[in-house]
Amino acid sequence: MKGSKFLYPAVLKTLIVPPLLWSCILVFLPTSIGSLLVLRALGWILSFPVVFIIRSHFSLLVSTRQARALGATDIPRVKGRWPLNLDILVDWAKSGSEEEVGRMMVLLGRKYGNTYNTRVLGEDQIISSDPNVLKHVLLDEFNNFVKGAKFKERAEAFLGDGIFNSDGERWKFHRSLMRPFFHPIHISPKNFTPSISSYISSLPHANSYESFDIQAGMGKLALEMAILWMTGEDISSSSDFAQGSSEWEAAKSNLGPAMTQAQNIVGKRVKVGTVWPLFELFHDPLEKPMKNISTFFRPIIDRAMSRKGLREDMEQSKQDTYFIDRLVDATDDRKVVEDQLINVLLASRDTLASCLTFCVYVLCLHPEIGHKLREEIRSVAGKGEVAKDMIRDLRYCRAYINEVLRLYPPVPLNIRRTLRPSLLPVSKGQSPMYMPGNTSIILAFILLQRDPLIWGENANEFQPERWLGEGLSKREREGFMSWNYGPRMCLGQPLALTLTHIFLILFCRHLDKMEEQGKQLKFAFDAQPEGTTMPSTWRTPEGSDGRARDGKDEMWVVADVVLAIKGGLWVRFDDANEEETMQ
Ligand code: HEM
Repeated sequence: MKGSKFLYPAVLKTLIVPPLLWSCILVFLPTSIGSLLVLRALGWILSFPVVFIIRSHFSLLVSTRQARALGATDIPRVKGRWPLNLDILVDWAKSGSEEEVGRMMVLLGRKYGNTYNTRVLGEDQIISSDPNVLKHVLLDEFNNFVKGAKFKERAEAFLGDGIFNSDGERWKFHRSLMRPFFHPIHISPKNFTPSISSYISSLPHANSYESFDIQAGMGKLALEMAILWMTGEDISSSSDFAQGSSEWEAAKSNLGPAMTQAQNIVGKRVKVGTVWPLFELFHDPLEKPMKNISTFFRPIIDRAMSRKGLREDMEQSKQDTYFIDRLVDATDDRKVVEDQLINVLLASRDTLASCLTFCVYVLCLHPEIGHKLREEIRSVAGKGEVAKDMIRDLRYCRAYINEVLRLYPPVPLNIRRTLRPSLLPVSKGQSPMYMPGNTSIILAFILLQRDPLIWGENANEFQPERWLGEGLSKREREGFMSWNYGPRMCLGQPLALTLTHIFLILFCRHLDKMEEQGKQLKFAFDAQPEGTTMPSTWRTPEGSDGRARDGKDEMWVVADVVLAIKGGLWVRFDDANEEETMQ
């Protein structure tokens, strides 16, 4: 049975051992008491919570003793209102939305410091936004903090044995195979301008007042650009090689939703935990989306396999080499090639879409900063084909993108699991904190990157200038982890940055054209789907209570797997002089 590796031991521990223990106790009870049916039944029922609580207290005791033996302290434990911190679980479940979880993290952080243990239902769950702890996890003790076998098992049917889903030697193999191809020499801006230009020209024209959802548009664009970079296929136009295959055309148009569906299923398994296989006893929810994804990639892999021989001719090899070509050079195993393509698509699509969405969001939120950005783009990259040296000279633009990534990191939280116990660093002069083996830690990049102790009192302000001039201090540099940190840092950074620059250049040129016609890009609050407008009480530092960048945001930012705007980012080209009306 799938998922049995962790499910069977868990069932044994929680459902079989307690009644077994109770049966053993019954043997020693006098027969007169032991034969009482009510007592036997009551003991049987109570055996589950009693064994659970004893086990939980015992593990706590062991952990505290080990900490003392190593001269360390326990990680501060959250004291919930209910036994086993059940209230925290209920609050998380009740909130039903990840932005509430984010707020809870802020509030708990204020009370317990920037590293704490929520320990719900007797299971340690560490959360940290301390830069030293994050560096320790992602760099200093890299080999001890892994993605882990549990994650691998839950994501296997989706990600197979890809870079995202592996640790240790297997991960090293994937990383060294892929790294050369992520080098900037393999990124040519002119390959991507047609897709971006075609998106921009599809936007409503100046006098239509039609609202449109930037977030949805960016999702589609990011998917197109990732496929283009990986395989050379332009999925925005009809393909020559699979024309006539309606099955492939259907798989192509459903690729984005199929990826999202597969990601959600894995996300649900992670949330449900060890018992996830019990929810999938009679059906495999991944079957349909995975069939769609495989149908899409099959002819593309066939084509790469067939040109493999041809590329021995050097001319051909220079012209036609894409990421997929490097993969088929390295292996004849189609499954391995497909796994890698899916992994890179997962890594690139939503993150890039999130980054582009928030770049546009800030243009609407802070028009005065937008003007500065457009001024630089006008003077450095005002017209002509976008080229690499143009991008290199856009210093304010790079600072703008960095500041977007600081305040709105596309991956707001990361997670790792210990193989062995670890001593987490704390400030000088204090004892380290003891983290047991086989325990998860959530790395809260979004809190780290908004922390006033690192970024100063204006941490929540959008200020590209902090990246210019002298640049960041060492403390700030170590407090920026949007690309992850250490050996597992994002491989796609050069590509993502190039694409974001190209997008901003072309988009700002379009904004200039619109301005000539008296139009400005503005939030379309009225178009936001029902229930997704940010509550008006969050518009002040007091009312926001740790949310909405202390009341500076105007859209409801949600931190699911990637950072997004609830209901989409709805905007329109409106009269430049009209005041926006808030909902
Ligand atoms: C703004 C956009 C992006 C951001 C903020 C971002 C951020 C990240 C982060 C935080 C990780 C670490 C994930 C983890 O530890 O589980 C990561 C890994 C990765 N990213 Fe990106 N990413 C972006 C775009 C891209 C793109 C466009 C590609 C590929 C074309 C890409 C390829 C990868 C790969 C292959 C990994 C796995 C690295 C490894 O495990 O060794 N990323 N990225």
